[in-house]
Amino acid sequence: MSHDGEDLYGILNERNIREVQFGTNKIFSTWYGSNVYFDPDIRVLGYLAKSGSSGFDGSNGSNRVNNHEKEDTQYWLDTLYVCEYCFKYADNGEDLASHANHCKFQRHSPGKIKYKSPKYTVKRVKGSKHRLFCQCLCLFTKLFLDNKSMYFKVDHYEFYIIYETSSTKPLGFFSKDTVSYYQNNLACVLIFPPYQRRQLGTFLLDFSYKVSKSEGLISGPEFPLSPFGLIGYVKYWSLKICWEFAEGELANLEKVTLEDISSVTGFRVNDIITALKYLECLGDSNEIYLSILRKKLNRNGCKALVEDEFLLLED
Ligand SMILES: CC(=O)SCCNC(=O)CCNC(=O)[C@H](O)C(C)(C)COP(=O)(O)OP(=O)(O)OC[C@H]1O[C@@H](n2cnc3c(N)ncnc32)[C@H](O)[C@@H]1OP(=O)(O)O
Repeated sequence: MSHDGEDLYGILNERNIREVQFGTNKIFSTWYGSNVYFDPDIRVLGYLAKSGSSGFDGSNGSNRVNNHEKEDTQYWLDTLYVCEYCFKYADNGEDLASHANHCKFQRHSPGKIKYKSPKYTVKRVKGSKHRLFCQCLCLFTKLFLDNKSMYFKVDHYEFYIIYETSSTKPLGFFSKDTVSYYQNNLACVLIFPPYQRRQLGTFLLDFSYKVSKSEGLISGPEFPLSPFGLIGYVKYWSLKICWEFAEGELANLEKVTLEDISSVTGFRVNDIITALKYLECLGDSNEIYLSILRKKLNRNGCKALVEDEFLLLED
């Protein structure tokens, strides 16, 4: 790929930021490299800040790794400091601390409430309305996802951000391309590392289908999926299909086709086939093993799902 291409997509083969300090007390490793945070020639943070957009003013480069002195490291920066409310960033803790004192999103998170239960709130943020917030969120996402790269052209994307109700700290999000040719209901999903493995990803996948079903669409994610994305989806599709067969609209039917499952769940037929194969409930000629399927429901898993009474999907 050309140098220009690398600049645009941020793709690097190696991690170039060692760790992230997210807010005041959450420190974790990056998963992938990205050069979009940097001026590509001198590898100094603030490439975007120069174009008037994202970093805090006055980043002083204090913890930049000097590769001339440290030939043995691939890191361009030791620690990236990221605001856990607005995703602006700096290369030193003092700038993050002074920003945190007046970050407007700490007091009031952006967007419109689309779900509010006693436990979780989901807000929809339009890229066209909160461009800087969404661009910074996309930059941050690139550190944990290597197969999707979209940073600056956020205007036709919506971002659904999950919070604990009564908190303004985002826990994760999914994005949605509003002009998707294939009418995908999700472009990219990320649960921030400190909050992973709490079923929040499963919750957001379910939420993405609630949105597309409310629009009358059979839909699904944009491919390719990451390895965690794939296992998350296969488990989620399986859970929902099993629920429909055990307790939902398909519970008492004697003959069910893949299209029936699709119209009840809002899932694409190919995704249903993937799930039924994972569940070992699909024969060679697409025969569905109904009685086995009806016994496979993991009731505990259902606790991760969206509760319809708290949806606020009307615009
Ligand atoms: C279209 C796309 O965007 S594809 C890209 C998907 N996003 C990414 O890869 C970004 C980085 N990854 C993440 O943000 C998260 O891992 C997500 C969003 C994929 C999943 O979010 P989480 O809230 O952690 O997932 P959740 O707790 O709902 O777990 C769902 C299942 O995924 C699997 N899983 C999730 N994380 C892991 C892990 N670290 N190791 C092994 N299995 C995992 C498990 O099977 C899990 O079910 P279980 O807990 O019952 O065993």
